[in-house]
Amino acid sequence: MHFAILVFPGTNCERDTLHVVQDVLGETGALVWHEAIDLSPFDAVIVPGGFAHGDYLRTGAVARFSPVMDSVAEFAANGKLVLGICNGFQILCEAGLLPGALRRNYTSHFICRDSYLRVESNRNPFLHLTNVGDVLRMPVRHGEGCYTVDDDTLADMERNNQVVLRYVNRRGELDDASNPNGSVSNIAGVCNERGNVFGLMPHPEAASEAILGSADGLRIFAGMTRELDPTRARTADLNPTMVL
Ligand SMILES: NC(=O)CC[C@H](N)C(=O)O
Repeated sequence: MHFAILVFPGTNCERDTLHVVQDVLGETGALVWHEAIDLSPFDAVIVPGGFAHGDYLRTGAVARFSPVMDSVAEFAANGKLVLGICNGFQILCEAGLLPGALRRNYTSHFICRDSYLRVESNRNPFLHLTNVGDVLRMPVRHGEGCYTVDDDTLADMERNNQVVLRYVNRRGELDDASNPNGSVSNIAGVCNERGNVFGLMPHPEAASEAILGSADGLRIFAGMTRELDPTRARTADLNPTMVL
């Protein structure tokens, strides 16, 4: 399975993401500059984290106009898998491929810490290797991670299983102290109606190996691989030193 990992001026998580795809998951990937328009060689697209265009105006507000984003929209419209991580999530929201928007954290400070995420829906190609209620640990590091969406859209999203991950405490309980950025309804990750586009603020690529303290993020990447090829990437078959 061949992953495109997009690179905008200011992206900084592309190599970590490529490492997980190639060295941990055993798939292939390529870094794709934002001026590219041909995504036909790829099975899936990852929009990684970083500071595209220096976060000027608003995170992702400039990146959404990059030539590659028309191709990403077409890729998604064809039902192919698109994952947005942190800045990638922001870009996908700005591009209208995911509902809602990311605003400045409620404290106005940049935050960098571990977060606990509860799986709210596994009825999508990204979380189908998890169970509803599972608690995953991954770091957050962002300044504009406060997810916001209007009430009517949120109600539609809830009905349609589009609220995928919520910030919780380590016991899996919802509380305000576990919501690092003030997101509406503790939302950490959402998918589109069809389920083939998924964005989250925490960084699964930074939690995909035991040496990093958590391999929970790998379940998302392995989920994508398994979706496209059921014979691939059984988490149990992955290098045991990589998985907690
Ligand atoms: N780690 C990231 O992708 C950060 C995203 C964005 N630059 C922010 O601060 O919100």
